[in-house]
Amino acid sequence: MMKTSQQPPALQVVMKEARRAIRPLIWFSGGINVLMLTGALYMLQVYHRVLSSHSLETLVMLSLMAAGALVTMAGLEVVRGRLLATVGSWMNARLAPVLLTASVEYAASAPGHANARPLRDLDQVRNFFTSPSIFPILDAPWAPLFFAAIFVMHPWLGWLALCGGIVLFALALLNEYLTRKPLNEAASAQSRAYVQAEAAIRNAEVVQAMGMLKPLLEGWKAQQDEANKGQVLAANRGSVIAAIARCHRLALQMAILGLGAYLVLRNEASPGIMISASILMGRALSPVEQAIGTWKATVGARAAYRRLTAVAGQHREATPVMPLPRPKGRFEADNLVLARQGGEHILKGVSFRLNPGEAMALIGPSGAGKTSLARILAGAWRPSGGRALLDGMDVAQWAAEDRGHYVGYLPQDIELFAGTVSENICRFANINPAVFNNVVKAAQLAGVHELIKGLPKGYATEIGESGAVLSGGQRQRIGLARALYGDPPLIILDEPNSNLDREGEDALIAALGAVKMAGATIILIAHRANIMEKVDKILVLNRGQQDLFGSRDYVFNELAARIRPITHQVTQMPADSTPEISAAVLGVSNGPRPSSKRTPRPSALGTTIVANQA
Ligand SMILES: Nc1ncnc2c1ncn2[C@@H]1O[C@H](COP(=O)(O)OP(=O)(O)OP(=O)(O)O)[C@@H](O)[C@H]1O
Repeated sequence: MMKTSQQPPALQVVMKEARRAIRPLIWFSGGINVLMLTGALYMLQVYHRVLSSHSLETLVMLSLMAAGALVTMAGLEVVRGRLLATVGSWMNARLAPVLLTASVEYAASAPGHANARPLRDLDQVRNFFTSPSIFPILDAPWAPLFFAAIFVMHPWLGWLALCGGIVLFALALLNEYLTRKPLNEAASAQSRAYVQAEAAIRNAEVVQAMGMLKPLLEGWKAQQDEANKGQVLAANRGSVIAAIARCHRLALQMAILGLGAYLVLRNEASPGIMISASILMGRALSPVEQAIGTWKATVGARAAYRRLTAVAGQHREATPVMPLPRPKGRFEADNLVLARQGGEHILKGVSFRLNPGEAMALIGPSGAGKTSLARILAGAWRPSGGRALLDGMDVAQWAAEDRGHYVGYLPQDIELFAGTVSENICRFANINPAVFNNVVKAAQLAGVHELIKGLPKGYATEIGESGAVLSGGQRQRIGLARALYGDPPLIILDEPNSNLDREGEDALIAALGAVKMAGATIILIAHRANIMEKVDKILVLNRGQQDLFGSRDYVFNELAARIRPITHQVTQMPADSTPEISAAVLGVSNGPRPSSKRTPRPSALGTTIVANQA
C-alpha cells in the first residue's frame, strides 16, 4: 500500500475527536451545576415561604423537590464519570496503535531516542481525562451562573463574591507560575531516570560483567534526586498557595455572611439571602480551588501530551490503496544524502543502479556510512535528499506492509524478537500450513533447517527476548532466513557473516547463489572478502562519499592500482596486487575470523586502516 500525506496527523485527528466527545460533557456538567443551585434555592424558599407561612405542606413539598433534584444530580454525576471513563478507554484504543506505530517510526529515524515513554505518556493523559482532575475544567465554564445568582440576590453581595473570585483566580495563576518550572524540570529528570534504568536493565549482561551497576546507579540516583527536588519545591510552593487560597475562601465566606447580616440589619436582604449567597459563592469558587489542588496532575498531563506531540505529532495514518504489484528488483539509488541533526553529512550523494539478479557489495572503512546507507535502502531511514527506487517506486514512500513483502533485511544487530523460531522467520505473520511451508523453505534456503531441527522444540522453540537463548551465529542464520522469507525481490544484508563459522559462511554463500539465480537483487555489506565471490558489483564508500562503483573486477583493479605504490613503499609487497590486498585497504579480510595479528597500514582512501595478516 502506498502512504499519502494528504491526511492530517493522526494524533490531531484523535484529539479533535476526543474534544468533540468531551464537549457534550461540558453541557452535562452544566446540568449538574444548575442542580447544585438546589441547596441555596431550598434555603431561600424555606426562609421566604415556609417560615413566613408556617406551612408544613410547603416544607414537605420543597423538601421532596430538593431531594428529587439532588438524586438527579447524583445520577448525572455517575453518568458523567462513566462517560469520561468511556472516552478514556476509547482514546486508549484509538491512540495506542497510532502511538506505537509513530514511536517505532520515530525510533527508526532517531535511534538512541527509542523508548516506550509515549505509551506511558498516553496512560497519563488518559488517567487525567478519567480522574477528578478534569472536573474543574468541566465546571469552570458554569461559575458565572453562580455569580449571576448572587448578583440577583443583592449587587453588593455579587461584587464581593466576584472580587473574591478574582483574587482566588489570581492565586491560581500564581500557583501555575511558581510550580510550572520545577514540575517540568522534575518530569524531565524523571524521564531521564526511566531511560537510564531501562538501558541498565536491557544491557544487564554488560552491566553485571563489568561492574557498571554502581556508577549507573549513581547517575540514575542523581536524576531521581533532581526529580525529587523539583517535586518537593513545587509541592512546597503549591501547599503555601493552597493554604492562602483556603484561608482566603474562608475569610470570603465569613465576609459574605457579615455583609449579608449587615444588609439584613438594613432591611435590604433576608436571612435566607444571606445564607444562600454564602452557599452559592462556595460553589462558584470551588472549580478554582479544585484547580489549585489538582494542578500537578494537570501540568503532568499537559507535559505528557506535549511529548506525545513531539513523537507522534506528524505521524499520519496511511490511506489504504491498492497493494503495489510485486517489483522485479530493478534498484536505483539516486544521489542519496543523509545529514545528521547538527547538519554534518553522513552520506554525501550516493548513486548506483542494479538489475534484477545482480549482487552488490558495499565496502569501506568503519564509519564510512555503509550501515546508514543500508538502512535507507531498506526504507528504515528516510534520506535527507535523493531517492532509493525499487522498480521506479521510492521505497521511503511505501507502506511498511509492502516493504515487508518485497524487501528482506538483515540488520547488523540482527534484532530477533521474543517468540518462536517460526514466528521470527515469518515476521510474526499468522502461522498456517502455507506460511509454515514458506518458513521451512526460507530456512532451507538459508541453510539453517537442520540447525533449527536440532533445537529443543525445532521451529516451535521459544527464543526469548532478542533471541537470548540462541548463540550469536544461530541468531544470524535465523535472521538470514527471516530476510529470505517470502522470496523478496530485494535483499539487503548488513555484515551477514560477522558471527558465522566456516559452515555458516558456506551456507550463506550457497544461499546468495540460490537467491541470485531466482532473480533477487542483493546488496550486502561485507568486511570479509570470502563472501565476495557471488557479487557482481562493488560500491566503495569512504567518509560518506561514493569512492568507486563498478564491476567487481573493475573496483578491485582500481584499488590495486591505488595500493601498488604504497605497498611498495611501506611493505615491499609484490606490485601485482591481488583483490585481497585491495580488500585489505578497506578493512575487508580474507579469513573466516579476523586475526589478532594486525599490521597498521596507511590507507589509499585517506584513513589509517588495519590489514589482516591471515
Ligand atoms: N543513529 C545515528 N545518529 C547519528 N549518527 C549516526 C547514527 N548512526 C551512525 N551514525 C554516524 O554515521 C556515520 C556512519 O556510520 P555507519 O554505522 O553507517 O558506518 P559503517 O560504515 O556501517 O561502519 P561499520 O563498518 O563500523 O559498521 C558514523 O560517523 C556514525 O557516527
